[in-house]
Amino acid sequence: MLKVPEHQVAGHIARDGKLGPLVDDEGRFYKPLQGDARGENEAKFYESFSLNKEVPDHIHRYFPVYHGTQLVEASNGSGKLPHMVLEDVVSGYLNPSVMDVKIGSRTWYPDVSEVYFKKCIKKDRETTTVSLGFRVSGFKIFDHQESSFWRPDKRVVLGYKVDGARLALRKFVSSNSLADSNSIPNCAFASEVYGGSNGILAQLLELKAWFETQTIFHFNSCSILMVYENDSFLMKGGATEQAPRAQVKLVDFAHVLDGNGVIDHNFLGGLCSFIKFVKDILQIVEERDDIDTSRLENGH
Ligand SMILES: O=P(O)(O)O[C@@H]1[C@@H](OP(=O)(O)O)[C@H](OP(=O)(O)O)[C@H](O)[C@H](OP(=O)(O)O)[C@H]1OP(=O)(O)O
Ligand SMILES: Nc1ncnc2c1ncn2[C@@H]1O[C@H](COP(=O)(O)OP(=O)(O)O)[C@@H](O)[C@H]1O
Repeated sequence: MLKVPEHQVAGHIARDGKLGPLVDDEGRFYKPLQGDARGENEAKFYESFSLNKEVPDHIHRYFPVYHGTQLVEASNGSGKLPHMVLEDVVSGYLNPSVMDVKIGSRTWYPDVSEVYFKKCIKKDRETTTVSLGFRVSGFKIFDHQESSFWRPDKRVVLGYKVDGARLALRKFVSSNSLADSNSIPNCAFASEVYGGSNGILAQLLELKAWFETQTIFHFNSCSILMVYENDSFLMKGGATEQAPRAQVKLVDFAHVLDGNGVIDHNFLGGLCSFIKFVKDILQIVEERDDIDTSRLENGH
């Protein structure tokens, strides 16, 4: 039985009779092929990417596994439609905190229609796409105190300026201050989620190293999805070791083009900018922890 994904944070959502993705109980995510060229383009990308031997295995793991296309009953009641069958990136988590960050300082690309170009450039200027080279598209955080998810409104998220994006990245790894806009995020999970040899930063750096040389694809309007489970960081002992780790996946390939031997400087530049934001948070947390440790050592 297919159902509407519980943890989707951006994009087209299957509600109010609209077409959107569905999930099953076996860890698969069914993304409908949009009626125009986008759906076909994305399915073509997955086909060619999954068979591409030039892409190293350690990079393949940053993309959802592709299981082909399948005709399934669409979410909008219009009968059976082709869907891409993908790995459901969040299926291994109980209460995942999820963030979608669209990478690049532009979402349009050469040869798009005037209408599409205008729509993209308007959104790019209104959000942090132009100023930062990325924009937060949506996120949700599991709130321990309330035992429920906190999720900002889409319009609020798309209205973030530089400080808003920075704050969102801090909130994403905090155990306090979710609904309260006045309190300062404590970044309680920053070291575990963003830091460490398997953390988000290490994964982003691995991706960056590939983007510094790859000229096969241009990832226009593509997103980085970050997922982690904060329950596990609060539970000490054995449970932590088995907990699913923080992970980065790339999603949304509706606008991927051939790289034609040219570096994807739009994606690479945005990724570098995003990495700097994550690094800055880790640095602040490290400095704070150092001060706390020296205070303890000095008996304060
Ligand atoms: O419909 P909208 O205005 O919500 O725009 C969608 C975007 O949502 P946004 O408002 O930027 O968060 C949406 O962005 P996110 O996935 O939410 O980051 C996509 O850009 C989507 O286009 P496509 O499926 O990638 O071709 C966009 O869909 P189209 O309008 O291009 O169909
Ligand atoms: N493979 C996946 N597994 C789990 N969630 C996914 C997957 N792909 C996309 N999502 C969720 O759906 C949202 C929108 O995906 P996206 O591919 O950008 O759709 P759209 O083309 O409608 O913008 C993402 O922000 C994420 O929350």
